[in-house]
Amino acid sequence: MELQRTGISLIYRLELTNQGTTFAKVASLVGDAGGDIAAVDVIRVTPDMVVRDITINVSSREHGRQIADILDREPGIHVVAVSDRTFLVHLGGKLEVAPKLQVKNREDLSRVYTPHVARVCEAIHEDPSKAFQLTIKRNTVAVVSDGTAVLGLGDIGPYAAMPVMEGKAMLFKQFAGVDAFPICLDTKDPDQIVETVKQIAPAFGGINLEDISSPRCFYIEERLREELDIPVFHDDQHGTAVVMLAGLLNAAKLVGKPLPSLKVVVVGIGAAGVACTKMLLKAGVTNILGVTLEGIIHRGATYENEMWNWYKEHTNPDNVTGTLDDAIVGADVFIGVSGPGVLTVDHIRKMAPDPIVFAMANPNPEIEPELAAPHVRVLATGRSDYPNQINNVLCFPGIFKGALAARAYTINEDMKLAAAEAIASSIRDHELREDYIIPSVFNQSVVQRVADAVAEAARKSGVARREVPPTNNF
Ligand SMILES: NC(=O)C1=CN([C@@H]2O[C@H](COP(=O)(O)OP(=O)(O)OC[C@H]3O[C@@H](n4cnc5c(N)ncnc54)[C@H](O)[C@@H]3O)[C@@H](O)[C@H]2O)C=CC1
Ligand SMILES: CC(=O)C(=O)O
Ligand SMILES: [Mg+2]
Repeated sequence: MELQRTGISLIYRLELTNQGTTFAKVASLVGDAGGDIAAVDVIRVTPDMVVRDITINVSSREHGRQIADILDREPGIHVVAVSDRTFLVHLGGKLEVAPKLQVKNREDLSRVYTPHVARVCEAIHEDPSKAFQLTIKRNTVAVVSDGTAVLGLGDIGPYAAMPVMEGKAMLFKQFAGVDAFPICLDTKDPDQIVETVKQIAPAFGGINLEDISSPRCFYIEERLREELDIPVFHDDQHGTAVVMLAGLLNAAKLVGKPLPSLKVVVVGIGAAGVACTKMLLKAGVTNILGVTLEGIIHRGATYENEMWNWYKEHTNPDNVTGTLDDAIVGADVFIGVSGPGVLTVDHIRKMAPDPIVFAMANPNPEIEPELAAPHVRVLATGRSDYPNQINNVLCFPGIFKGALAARAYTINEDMKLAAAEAIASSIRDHELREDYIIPSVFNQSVVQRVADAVAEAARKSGVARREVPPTNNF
């Protein structure tokens, strides 16, 4: 596979004195230092100085600093400031709450607010299910995290988790029209998290749990699923598993190997790894080996992590022991939901012909894509800057859109399988290629296809509280 990657984009504000310091000089210094100039803007011109903003793509923050030093050392150039375009888009947060109608006069005021709002309140008091018709509950999801497993960054806490949760909320709205609100809780106590989510649930039609570390996440989700009558969905488990299965359905088709014939190695048996494994089992894969920091999960061991005791009973049919070095021999598929640097080229060389590698750790995959690409048949990562992005963003907007439309009280296995099949079948057989096994998140038909399939699966499996006519999106 061939790869192209976008780097970090920095804006350098430069003061260039008008004594022979030309833009050509800047361009040549940047080019010699390996930077790639993407845009140039003139900010101000005075008799003895020009202020310009130069946007430069660099390979790392260190590379960006080196370029700043090189420019600043040059007589006639002064680097006033360097700003990271990514930080600029986060300034002041990424969301706002906007009203759906304007209050233009007293009459409007008395309808949206007191006194007339009281009649609406009473109607809901008489029949609480009317909250779905008469409040934001109908179309609003809480994105709830405690900041304990944020991407692959680990336990960075609720404040640092906010940019990711705001991002998820943006994606809900942009891709599915679902309103979502980021809620980062300042507690790690699973029971407190459960109680808090239950207490805020009246405002929401669904709960998307995000980046809560395992095995706590299993308990929290299970209790909330039992105790709430709205869908509770731990995205890192099920969203990831749905998209992984969609990608694998297509990758397996491409290499001509039926799912039940595959040997699959899953590394990182946390939230995502457990859910991916359960989804693979459901899809008919039987030869699955799970690898943790302690090695391959096998029946000879007893684990403190109760989920791993479940895992050992349902995977590893030949009871293989050892490490990834042992597990990977003859594997058809590698699924990484662990961290960077786990997989090497030597590992890939030990895999069966036409290796499929899904290195899904974020922000840095289990192997550098440039290293893996020459040695694999199909490569996917969780990132937006390479082909084949296997990321739960392809799932959670559509799955909640469908569940909310059907007013489903849960998201069950049938709905998840329907979502995976809807994503996979967005790519027709003649379109399948090594670098196109999964549709782009910008493919506008995918979300609606997923939503329709999920609503229909909810209806068929008896968890819908409302009929949804399917949309024709072909
Ligand atoms: N592409 C996607 O859509 C998604 C990717 N992920 C990524 O997957 C990774 C795990 O996420 P979660 O399951 O939510 O976290 P988690 O904290 O629930 O589980 C991670 C597990 O991986 C294990 N691990 C870490 N390094 C390992 C190694 N070298 N070998 C074996 N096991 C190792 C940890 O001990 C832990 O059990 C993160 O990097 C996350 O960004 C998670 C969800 C979605
Ligand atoms: C994509 C995502 O949810 C994660 O990496 O945690
Ligand atoms: Mg996540």
